Amino acid sequence: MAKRTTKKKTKAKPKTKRKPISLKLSNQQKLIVGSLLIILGVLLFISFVSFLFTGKEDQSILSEFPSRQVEAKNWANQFGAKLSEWFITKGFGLPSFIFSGLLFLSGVYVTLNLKLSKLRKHWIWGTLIVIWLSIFFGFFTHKYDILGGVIGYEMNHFFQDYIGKIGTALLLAFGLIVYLAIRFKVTGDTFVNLFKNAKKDFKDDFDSNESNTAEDKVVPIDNSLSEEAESIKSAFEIPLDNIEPTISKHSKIEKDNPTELKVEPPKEMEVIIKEPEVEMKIEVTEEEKSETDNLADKLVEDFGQFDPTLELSNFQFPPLDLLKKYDNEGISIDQDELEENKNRIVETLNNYKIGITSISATIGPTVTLYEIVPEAGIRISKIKNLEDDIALSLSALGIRIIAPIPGKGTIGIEVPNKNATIVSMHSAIASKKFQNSAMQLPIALGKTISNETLVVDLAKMPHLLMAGATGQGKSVGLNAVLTSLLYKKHPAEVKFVLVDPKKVELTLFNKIERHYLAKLPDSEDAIITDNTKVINTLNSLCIEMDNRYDLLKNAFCRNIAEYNKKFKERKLNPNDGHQFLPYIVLVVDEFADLIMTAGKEVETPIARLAQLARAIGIHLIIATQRPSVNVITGIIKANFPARIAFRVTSKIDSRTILDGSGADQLIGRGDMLYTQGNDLIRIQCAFVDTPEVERITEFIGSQKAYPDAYLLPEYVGEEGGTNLDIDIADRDKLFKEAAQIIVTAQQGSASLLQRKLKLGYNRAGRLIDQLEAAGIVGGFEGSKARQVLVPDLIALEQLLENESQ
Ligand SMILES: Nc1ncnc2c1ncn2[C@@H]1O[C@H](COP(=O)(O)OP(=O)(O)OP(=O)(O)O)[C@@H](O)[C@H]1O
Repeated sequence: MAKRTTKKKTKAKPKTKRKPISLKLSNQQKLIVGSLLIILGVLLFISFVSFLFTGKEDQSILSEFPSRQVEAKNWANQFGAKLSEWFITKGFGLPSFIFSGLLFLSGVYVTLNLKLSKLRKHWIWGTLIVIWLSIFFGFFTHKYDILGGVIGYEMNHFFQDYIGKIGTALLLAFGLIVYLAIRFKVTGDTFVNLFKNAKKDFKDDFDSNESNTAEDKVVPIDNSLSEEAESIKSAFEIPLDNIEPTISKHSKIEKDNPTELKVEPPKEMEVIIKEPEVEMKIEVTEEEKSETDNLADKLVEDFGQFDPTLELSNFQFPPLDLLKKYDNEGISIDQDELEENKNRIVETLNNYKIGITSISATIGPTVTLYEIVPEAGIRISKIKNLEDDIALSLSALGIRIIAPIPGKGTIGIEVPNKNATIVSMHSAIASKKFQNSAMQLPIALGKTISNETLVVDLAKMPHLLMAGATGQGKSVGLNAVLTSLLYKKHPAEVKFVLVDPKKVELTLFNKIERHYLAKLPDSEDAIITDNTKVINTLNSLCIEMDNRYDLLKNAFCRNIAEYNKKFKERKLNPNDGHQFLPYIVLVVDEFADLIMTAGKEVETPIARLAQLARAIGIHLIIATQRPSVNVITGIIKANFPARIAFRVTSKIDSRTILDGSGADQLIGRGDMLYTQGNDLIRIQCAFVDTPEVERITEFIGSQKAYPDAYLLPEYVGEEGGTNLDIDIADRDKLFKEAAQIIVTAQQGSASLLQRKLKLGYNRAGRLIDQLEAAGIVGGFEGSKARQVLVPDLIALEQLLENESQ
């Protein structure tokens, strides 16, 4: 057992990811390669320049290369003479100078770490220019010479043989046009404007010349407005003679029909303001990008965006046919049933002197909603009070009256259908709403009363509380939530922490441990069934939360979505600990059990996570059978605005979950009420059976997985140990209270303390150790309770007093 001393939190080491082999150069290597290129460029340039003067002299000795006895006149000796011969004489002629420039430029680009894609462009265009110039020069020469080189001369001949001299000249002109159009975006308009400007300049020059020569000429002031100004002026002028008939027309309408107020602005009064056509130039200056942004852009350009799914790039999402289709899925309308229910509702209300003006029905999968509009003057509370009477007259369970339906102004009466239909998970997952949803964590909950699939975003909830009596559909609901996420999210994007004190409900998910589950580093099973481990896991999640907040803070992001986006755009350096963060969904199947055994030790981290974890992508789903106030405490309720209530047995339970009644009137088998803080929506939960879940987990489990489950940070908790705390100052605050309980009961057991003081196992164990050190209880005796060494409370009081002296 780990040594119990001081509380110690260990931060998770950022996981080291294996780096892909890269051909990228380090900065030092770049400097070396870059400077070599620059030197080569300079050397080539010197050789070429020198060749212009010494080329002829070196001609005779070219054949003797490479001999050490021979000395060339070229400033770069044999090397320069030979290279110049290749490039200029036998190559492209004088345009070859461009190559020396390109080499030099390449060196600069590599050394300064500039965008290589731009350099590539320079090389392509540079080479094209060299070829064009070489042919161009070749056009004018009639022998091999250094103007166009052998290539220029030969290519000219080649073209002239086929298309003649004129054809070659036109081809060169065409090449030039293509270059100008692509490189400098020159268009036909450019030439027209060029021509116009030239004409205007010429005219201006001519006019100013004229006015300068006639200095004494008086310039007349032009009183007449320009054409444009005239049109604006006339637009503002309202023709007065048009207004009178309009007014009289309106007064006539008022006389004829005083209630009808139809205001229509007279057409004649429309004022059209014409904006003078002024050409506005808006200069858009590009915002200076930071250095990291530039680097990120470059990385994205070179390698594309970071893909978190790359490690399991062949992962296949489970196909739809793993889910079962049901025969009785479609809604069948039983006209007789509808008519019968309608008549009974109208009759019952009539018996209580409640008249209605209209009634309509919406048939859902489990219940039908009858919407009634009562006659004027009828009190809504009167109808609400008749809930039981209507249920009696319809002889049906699960009638719920919604008075009034929010936003509709009608009163709703929900009556269960005689034959409920199953909403299959298949239909929910296959629905367009789910398939096309762009939510972060989409969940297909089931179908509403109007038969629409309800898809909600867990990331927006941001936590979910699920309650309902046993056998009403909680486990199915949890499976529906998990299945939805499995159908939509890649293993790299979401991880589950599953807590299953019942030990049977979530075991199927073991198969996807290395794909989707998260666990503590030292634990064997990813699914947590042991309550002591839950405490460690929750605390570990709190550490993960703190770590994530640090990462977000350093990345200047407000939430996980922003952070992951930045990471994908390679704006965050993995060497600084940054990594792609998957969403973490914590599912606790039986929360009541946990609170009963571990009390505050569970409630505190849960409340902390619920309050703070939404922004960093940790979401909680908590299910409980016992929705009593000591399980769903105020602090938990306050942080779980999204709630699902399956059928419960009492109004009080319903109130605990939903802050109102309703859950007690449900009919079970997946019939549920969902709220995200405001309205209650009645939903038939999508049904997913155990064999379906098994098929899905098997399908995923059989695919290539990560080497291990997602590891949560290590948490060294307050383990119960064997070392005794001798120091009185280090004693637990509840020490005295615990001693009194033990002495009163004369039973030295940790579980007694757990029950009486509502403590977790660890703390109770530690208290027992302290009691042992103080001589109040005896030593550890295996499965038997420890012996209590103090006979009564008076003796205890004395013992404690003596101790403190
Ligand atoms: N959405 C649903 N549609 C149809 N039938 C359902 C639905 N949900 C549950 N049922 C039926 O109710 C039974 C009990 O459901 P479930 O096991 O989910 O209950 P539970 O609330 O988890 O119970 P417990 O708390 O005892 O585990 C299921 O076996 C199934 O027959």
